[in-house]
Amino acid sequence: MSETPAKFYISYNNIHKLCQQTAKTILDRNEKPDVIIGISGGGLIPARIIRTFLKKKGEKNIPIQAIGLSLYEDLGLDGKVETIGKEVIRTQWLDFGALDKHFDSLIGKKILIVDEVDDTRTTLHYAVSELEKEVAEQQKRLNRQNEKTTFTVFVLHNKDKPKNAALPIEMIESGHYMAACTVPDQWLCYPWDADDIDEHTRLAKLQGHD
Ligand SMILES: O=P(O)(O)OC[C@H]1O[C@H](OP(=O)(O)OP(=O)(O)O)[C@H](O)[C@@H]1O
Repeated sequence: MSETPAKFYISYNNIHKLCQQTAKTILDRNEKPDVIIGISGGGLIPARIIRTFLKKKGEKNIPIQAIGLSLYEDLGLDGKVETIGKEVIRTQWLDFGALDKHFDSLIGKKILIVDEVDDTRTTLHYAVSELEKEVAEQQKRLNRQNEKTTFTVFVLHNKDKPKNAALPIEMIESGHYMAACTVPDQWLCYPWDADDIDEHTRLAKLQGHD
């Protein structure tokens, strides 16, 4: 009989502080992003919180864009072998329509991609590779290859486990992959899923994640 996996409770306070700490590291490196891209749904709350701490007094808010990515179980047949994997479905993508004129693309920008958890890395791999591909195509089309675009990934939690997909090696080596916490491969309980937020917060405090 398999054991019930241990649950790891995380409070809103804890999330707030993780965003604040990460923002400080980003600002200390002088790498304030030009745009934040939250991966919907779990990336939206940390994206909004970190924006507060990335904003300097008197400056404009950093725009937040949302992209919708969902994982679904693919139970298809690959040749004759049955495969069980996870596929990413794109439900929403960037829209610069209502932004300033200079925000016509991501070319030359510092971009912060935010999600709550890096589990198998499938979603982040998809987001980074699709965004990089899009920028490269636009640069070619507009003849703007000399502009440097920087992608940084921020997650609250990285599960310490073998990943199904990779992020660019230079992103990891240059410190542009930022996980506020690396945690064991446990069941992470985020506060937005709690039926009883008081009990949830109590458990998070007991575990020291408050
Ligand atoms: O590292 P991975 O294995 O790709 O898993 C991480 C993704 O899984 C969750 O998304 P989900 O599709 O469950 O939707 P949600 O964000 O709307 O909860 C989470 O928000 C991440 O985006």
